[in-house]
Order: sequence, then C-alpha cells, then structure tokens
Amino acid sequence: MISRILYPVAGTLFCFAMFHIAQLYCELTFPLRHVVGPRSLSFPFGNFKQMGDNAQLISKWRSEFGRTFRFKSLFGISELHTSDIKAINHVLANGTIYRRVPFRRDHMKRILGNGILSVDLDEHKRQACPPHFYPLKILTGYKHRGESWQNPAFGITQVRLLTEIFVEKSIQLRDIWARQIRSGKEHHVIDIFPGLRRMTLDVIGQAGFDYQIDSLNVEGKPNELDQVFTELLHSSHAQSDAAFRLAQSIVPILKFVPLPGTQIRRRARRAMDCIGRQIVASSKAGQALGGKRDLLSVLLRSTLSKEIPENQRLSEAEVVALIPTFLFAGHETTSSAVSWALHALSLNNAAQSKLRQELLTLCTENPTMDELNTLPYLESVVRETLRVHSPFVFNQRMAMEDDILPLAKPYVDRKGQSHDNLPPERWEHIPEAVSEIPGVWGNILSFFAGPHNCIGFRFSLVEIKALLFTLIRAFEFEPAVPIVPTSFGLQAPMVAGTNKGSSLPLVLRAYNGQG
Ligand code: HEM
Repeated sequence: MISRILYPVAGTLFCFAMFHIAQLYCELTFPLRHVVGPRSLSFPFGNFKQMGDNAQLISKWRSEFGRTFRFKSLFGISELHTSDIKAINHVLANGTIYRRVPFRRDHMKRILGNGILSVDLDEHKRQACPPHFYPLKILTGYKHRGESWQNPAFGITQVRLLTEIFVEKSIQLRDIWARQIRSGKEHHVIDIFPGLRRMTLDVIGQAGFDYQIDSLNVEGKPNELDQVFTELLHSSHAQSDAAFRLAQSIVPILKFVPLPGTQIRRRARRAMDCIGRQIVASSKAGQALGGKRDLLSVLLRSTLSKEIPENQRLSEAEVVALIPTFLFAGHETTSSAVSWALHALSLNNAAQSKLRQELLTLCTENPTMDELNTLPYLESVVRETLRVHSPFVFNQRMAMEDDILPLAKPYVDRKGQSHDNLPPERWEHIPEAVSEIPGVWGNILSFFAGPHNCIGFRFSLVEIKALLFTLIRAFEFEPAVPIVPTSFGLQAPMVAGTNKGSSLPLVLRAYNGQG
C-alpha cells in the first residue's frame, strides 16, 4: 500500500528535480547567458505574461538594457531581442541560418494551413533549384544570377488595376459612417475599427479572388468570416487563447488537451476552407482566367507561364492553399495601419488639416493609383504611421547553427537624446543613415525584408492611401478615449484600462469645408 503511494510521489519529485537540473544546465551553458535583460517572473510564463499585459514593456526594457537584451518566453525559452541595425542586416542576409521559428510556423499552420506564412525555405525549395534561390518569390518575381522574372500578381501594374476597388470600398465605408452621423447628432462617436476591418476584408475578397464577401453591407448583417476573425484576434480572450495555442505548438502533447482557443481555431479554419472551396468552384465554373484582374486569377495564369521552368512553377494546389493566408495577411494588417493613422491624426489637428488640404487639391472622388501617389504629405503620413505603429512590431528568427551576431555601436544623437516619435515631416528630408535599414519599402521594417518580406506591400500602401484619401476628405476626427495597442502579434488598438478586445472609438464630424 505504502509503495503504491510512495513510488508515484518519488517518481514525480525525481522528474521535477531532473527538470530543474536540466534547466540549470541549459542556463549555465547557454551562449547568451551574459546578455542582460529583465528577470523572469515564473517558470511557465517567463516574461511572456508581463509583455502581454503591457505593449510598452519592450520600449521600457530597451531604454533600461539597450538595443540588445535577453528575455524569457513561455516555458523558460530564452529569446534575444535586438533592434541593432547591423545585427538585423546580418540576420536577413543569412536566411539559411536564421529561419522562421519552428513552433511559430506550427502555430500559423494550425490556423492558416500550409500557406506561405507557415513554411520555411526547405519545404519550398524544389529539387532543381539552385542554392539560395527562393521559389516562393515566384509570387512576386525573382532575380537570380542574371535571370529575372516579374510576376504580374503583386506588381505596380496590377495594383493600378485594383485601385478602383480600394476607392469604391472606401466610399462605401464613408457613406455608412456619414449615415450614422446624420442619424440625429451633429457629431458621433464611432468605433471605427470594425468598419475598417470589414472594408479591408471585402477588398481582399474582391481584389484577391474576385469574390464578394460583402461584410460591409448596408443592413449591417453579420458575416461569418468577419465574426471568426474578430473572435480569433480581437475579442477580450484573443490574447490568452493565442498564448494557449502557442503553448500547444511548443509542447505538442498539449494539442490533445482541449485548451481555450481550440474551438475558435477550428471554426476559423472551417470558415476559411469553406470560402476557399467556393472561390475555387467559382473560378472553375467555366469563366476563363484571361481578362480577370484579381490576384488569384493572375497567379493561376502565371502557373501556366512559359517564362518559368515547369519544375519551378507553383502548382494549382499551391496557389489555392494561399487563400487563407491572403485572407488573413491581406486585411488585418491594412485595417490596423489605417486605424492607427486615424488615431494619430485625431491627436494631431495640424497634421490632419494639412493632409486634408492636400487631399482636397484633387478634384475627384475616384483617384487613380498614380494620382494618389502624387500627394507627398499623404505619403509622409503613411510612412510615419507604418514606422511608429507598425502592425507587426517584431519578427522572430531562430539561429539553426552557431553564429556570431555583429552589433553596430549604439546610436545616440548629438545632444545625447534618442527620438522615438518625430512628426511625418521627417520624411520630407530623409537622412542618409536610414538607408542602412534593410526594409523592402521606405527604409522601415514594417513590411520586413529578406526572403520572407511582405509580398502585398504595394497592394496595401495604395489601399491605405485610398482609405485616408476618402475618409479624411469627408470627416474630422477627434479622440474619444485614451487608446493603447494590444500586445502580441498583430498590434490593434484597444481602449486603455479595459479588457474588452480591440476597438477604436473616435469622434467623427462631417467636414464642412471650413478650416
Ligand atoms: C500594412 C499592411 C501590411 C503589413 C505591415 C505587412 C507586414 C508583413 C510582414 C512583417 C511580413 C513578414 C512576416 C514574416 O516574416 O514572418 C509579411 C509577409 C507577408 N505578407 Fe504582408 N503586410 C501587410 C499587408 C499585406 C497584404 C495587403 C498582403 C496581401 C494582399 C500581404 C501578404 C503577405 C504575404 C503573403 C506574406 C508572406 C511572404 C513570405 O513569406 O514570403 N501583406 N507581411
């Protein structure tokens, strides 16, 4: 009898002791053990929970410990944080050493399937590929040893064609808000976040797949896809659910435990797969691909391109597997960026008026991409928004082999101060030093760089401009309540001091042509 109790207790204590010894060993032999950083608060959570509770913590640690420091993630995993440009350049230039973190990829894969956000180089390297050649860049085009090929799907010509959709949907959103304002009051507090998300969801449906999602309908009918994305990413429990799902990807045995966040992940997958099937069915329903302007049709057409060798083309199945990724990456990011732009402008009346005056110089409601791109202050506002409020504030890579990470000297300006929040005017005279920032666009890392850079950046920039063009001409925006960013993954706005999920209430007034 005693042994039936004693053995399991002794076994448990033994495992516990072994675990701590193993942890201590790892800590003492860890190559980055001398790097400074915050104290870990507990074993299972490390600093993870603190970071989840306070999106400003990383900035605080940066001023306390410098640009490069170490913190503990879930289950005591040590992570090195660096914003050192030399180190970032090194990581991006060595894409075969620094890869997407396997448990993060698994996390994405469980939500989006086998799309491009959840895979790494090896899985996409085709046998016939030369070394360091990234076939996924077939989506955007590639340059390799003198050969180059531009995929029309994400190029400027394609985005020019899609601009009509961006503007049309921006006007639809403007009219919905205008009706709400007219419903009795002079001004109106509107939570602008859900409307912007529905607008960008409809855009990716139409511009991405020639599919009418119609979540921005006049009757305000709920849309299944919008609802699952809201619950998955923006509900009051979205962040803790995401932490549970991440824990399952780190410790796979936890996948057998129905932790919170499991149900909504399954619903999201079902909703995206269902739309994916409908899109494929409608694109196969006898309609010729020729002449269609949506991204999927252009990509499907390019699978037949004679310009790329047959063994390097994306198959039809691979293109179709991109649908959930495009649905996610193509709408949540852009809507967050525009929300932050409107939030920042609501706090800066002078910048808002200056922008409006510039937008009103175009005598049309339906600007083309080229017209939007002639507006320099609009460009500056977009750059500054994406710099200060990037929808993704950090990106993770894991070194797959030992390597030395070079660091630049910490940069401090001549007065010994560091500046974090300069106005958009900075973009009128871009300092030469920013050319060292390796971003794919605009000397910022918001769209990242290297082999996994954002392929939708041109698409998104023109969509952001179309939205700002339409909304700033129609309304004056003022702050309604203090706003803070949510912390993990996608940075969405949230009312400070509440835990009710993402939202952005702003005071809207119809612009009456004065001021
Ligand atoms: C403000 C808007 C956007 C931001 C800030 C943004 C940011 C990013 C970032 C940081 C990455 C790199 C992710 C990683 O390394 O793991 C990425 C990848 C990606 N983005 Fe975007 N994105 C935006 C809009 C879009 C749009 C509109 C689309 C599609 C229409 C899109 C499609 C993608 C895809 C497919 C990838 C994966 C690329 C690869 O792995 O090679 N994004 N994006």
